[in-house]
Amino acid sequence: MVIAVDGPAASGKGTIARALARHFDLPHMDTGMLYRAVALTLFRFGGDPASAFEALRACDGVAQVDPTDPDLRSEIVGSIASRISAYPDVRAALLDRQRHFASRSSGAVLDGRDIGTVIVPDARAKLFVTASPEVRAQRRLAELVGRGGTAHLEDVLIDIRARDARDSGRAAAPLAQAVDADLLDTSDLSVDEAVAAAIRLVAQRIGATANG
Ligand SMILES: Nc1ncnc2c1ncn2[C@@H]1O[C@H](COP(=O)(O)OP(=O)(O)OP(=O)(O)O)[C@@H](O)[C@H]1O
Ligand SMILES: Nc1ccn([C@@H]2O[C@H](COP(=O)(O)O)[C@@H](O)[C@H]2O)c(=O)n1
Repeated sequence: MVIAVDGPAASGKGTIARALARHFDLPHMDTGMLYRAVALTLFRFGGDPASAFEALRACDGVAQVDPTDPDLRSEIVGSIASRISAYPDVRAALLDRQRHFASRSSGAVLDGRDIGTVIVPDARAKLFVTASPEVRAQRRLAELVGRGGTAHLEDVLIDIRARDARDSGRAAAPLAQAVDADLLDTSDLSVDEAVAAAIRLVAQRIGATANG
């Protein structure tokens, strides 16, 4: 069974995907980390995010990136990731890794932007997790402050809106709700409420009870 979880930045899709993986005992892949690994590689060799050729070359470095490297979660790397993810060649270079993970006999949970639309269009259950830009900016700010950083809410909101526009507006695999995905707006939900709602929606799709 594959569960696809898509949504915009800081909507809570990763939190939900990890909780679903625990609940249904499935392995989880955060596909944003692949794009972040390309971005970090590019950044470290001084490559130009405006060059599709250099971004494609950076894809060769993904396997060498330590998945626990804190720089992967930095704002600059997230912003470069959102730029280089628009290149069709970069997306193609990362496709097999994601499909291979999704094809595990155990099943899998993947979260990203195009899981339900492109990577696993026949996923058994699909969620499109969203929240208002203002709520997402608040969450991202709290995350940044929690890591010891500083930022202004207005700047974080500008970045969130720019990321939304790039992710939704690109020609290659844009961020979009799959026609057969369930919409989950977490704007007014706590983490526990959002996770419980996600488990209920997936359980309905797969014909199981939400208790397991
Ligand atoms: N329902 C919620 N209520 C309050 N905070 C939440 C909620 N869901 C997630 N968060 C918090 O918001 C932040 C972003 O959540 P998360 O990383 O799950 O989002 P994401 O959509 O996966 O982000 P990204 O696109 O950057 O990978 C985290 O600090 C998380 O703990
Ligand atoms: N399936 C995906 C996942 C991510 N991206 C791009 O990567 C950027 C960083 O992702 P996070 O989820 O870690 O914030 C994101 O802004 C997307 O541009 C993608 O295109 N497809």
